[in-house]
Amino acid sequence: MAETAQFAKMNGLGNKILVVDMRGRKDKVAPAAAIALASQPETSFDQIMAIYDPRAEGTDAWIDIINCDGSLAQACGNGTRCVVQALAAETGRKRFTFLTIAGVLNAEEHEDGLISVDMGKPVFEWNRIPLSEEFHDTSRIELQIGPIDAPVLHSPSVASMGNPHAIFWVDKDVWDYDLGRFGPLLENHPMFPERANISIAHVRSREALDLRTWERGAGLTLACGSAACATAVSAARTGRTGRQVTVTMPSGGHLMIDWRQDDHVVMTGPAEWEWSGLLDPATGSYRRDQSEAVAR
Ligand SMILES: N[C@@H](CCC[C@H](N)C(=O)O)C(=O)O
Repeated sequence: MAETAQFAKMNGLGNKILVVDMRGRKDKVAPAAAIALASQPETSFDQIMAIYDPRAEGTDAWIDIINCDGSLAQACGNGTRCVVQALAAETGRKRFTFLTIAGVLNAEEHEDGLISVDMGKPVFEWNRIPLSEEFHDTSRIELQIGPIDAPVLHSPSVASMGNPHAIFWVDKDVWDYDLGRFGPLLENHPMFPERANISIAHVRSREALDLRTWERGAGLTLACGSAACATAVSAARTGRTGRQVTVTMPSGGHLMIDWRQDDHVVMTGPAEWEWSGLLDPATGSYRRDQSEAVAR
């Protein structure tokens, strides 16, 4: 194996994450390595969070977010919590500032182990999400799927949390919809020139909603943090909920989302370490640590 990088298999509410430590190195995690890791049951992931040396003063690290299809993403809420947990375990520190292609992320691990990430301000302008058609009101755009006179899903809210999201509001249980079938069609719909993460949301109360997401570049996942943020702000914006909501994920886990008065969206939830190992970032070949307690 060529010079190896430490990595940890983690999850954020079931969202499968590989945190790869690329600090102190000049090379990058190659798309081919990501695809090789994604194709093996033990290392299959939704996102890789590749941590590099900081590129700006006042930040702790640069993070690249890589979907399991090899594409780069601008945001990953669940993965960011996993990075915080890994770095907090390594350093004993509680607060971190990261830079990604979408900008700065501030995050904090609390005494109870839950982790909050300031996911920044949501974007609602059609051309910044981006959409391919002009919409003055992005809280409800014209888009539907299914028979023209009886659409299965229609009129989503759209928003960007750095990455593009469309949220379809449904009255029934979110599990009543074949998201595995409609997700890829909507992800690649001409309305979304950079593709989009597609969610189905059911509002249970002013403070609670259920969410399922078909993730751009990753497919059906057990949780999506940025989708929870985009859905929470869209729910509040359309008067469905208040600005603080608990979002229940397909895994059954919960995220607390607070759309603060300063317009920043703060997501709070857990992160879980599973096991660690060493990998070759060029090819994706890897081996698990024998002593996981030491690796932790
Ligand atoms: N799982 C993530 C979202 C990851 C990125 C997404 N698939 C995209 O391409 O935008 C999360 O927790 O936010």
